[in-house]
Amino acid sequence: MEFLDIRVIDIIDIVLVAFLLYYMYKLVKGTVAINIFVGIVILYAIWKLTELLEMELLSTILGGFLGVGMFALIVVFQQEIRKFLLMLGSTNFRARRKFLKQFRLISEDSIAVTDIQAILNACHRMASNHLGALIVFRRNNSLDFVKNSGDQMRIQVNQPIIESIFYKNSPLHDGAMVIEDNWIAATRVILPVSNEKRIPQRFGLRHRAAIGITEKTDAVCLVVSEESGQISYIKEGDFVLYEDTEELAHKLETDLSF
Ligand SMILES: Nc1ncnc2c1ncn2[C@@H]1O[C@H](COP(=O)(O)OP(=O)(O)OP(=O)(O)O)[C@@H](O)[C@H]1O
Repeated sequence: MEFLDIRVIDIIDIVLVAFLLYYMYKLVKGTVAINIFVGIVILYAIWKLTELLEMELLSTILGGFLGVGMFALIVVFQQEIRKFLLMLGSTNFRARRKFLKQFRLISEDSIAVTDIQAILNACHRMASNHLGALIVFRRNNSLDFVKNSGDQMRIQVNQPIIESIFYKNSPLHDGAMVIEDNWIAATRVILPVSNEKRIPQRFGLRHRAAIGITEKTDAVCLVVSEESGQISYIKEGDFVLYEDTEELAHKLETDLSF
């Protein structure tokens, strides 16, 4: 039977579609786009069913709608498509750099391991003094599009420098700090603010900006609240819960080392 004649390439085809659907679902999960995504999947399933049952009229109408709908989808999912392409284009950036380092094509110190302890010590000191701070850690995706809004620099991460940057009267304290590998790469950076309705009212713009950048890129953020002195860890547009400093350090280490 021709129907059961499955080739290896068919299996690869199915696996790739499954991956594509999974990543699309991951991108839209938690946003309003998930409802649109589910709606489209249902519509597509009905269309295929009408085709199978040879319901000519309905399948022509649905087929035509889904055809034109492609353009509407590009507009509706503009943010998600952008994020997906960004993810695709910069995946395994670190792995590629490590690979190049082996052949000494890029310098050793340019991918030094982030001094997480120094950053967390600075955060704890700032938290106990009720000094607000917002630190963004670059992972795979480039943060150049936000770095341009602030002052670009290249200072090796160290505790007193981080504290003095976020010190209230410092000219650099406003906005976010971007950290790449073990370098403070920018300060006074303005981040995209999240419009997510689920964020509790008590969190203001600093937290919304951290959520915003982690929604749009794979960066992770540490936020020190000026008001409560609480340190929040934010990843993929959400607060990551942790028990104590060791657990936070471990999570950061894991997230920055892939
Ligand atoms: N879009 C943004 N990008 C980067 N930093 C921002 C942005 N918006 C606000 N901030 C920073 O957050 C500070 C204001 O924080 P706000 O009090 O609104 O936030 P919050 O989440 O309530 O934090 P806190 O608990 O520290 O008060 C600003 O002074 C600025 O430094």
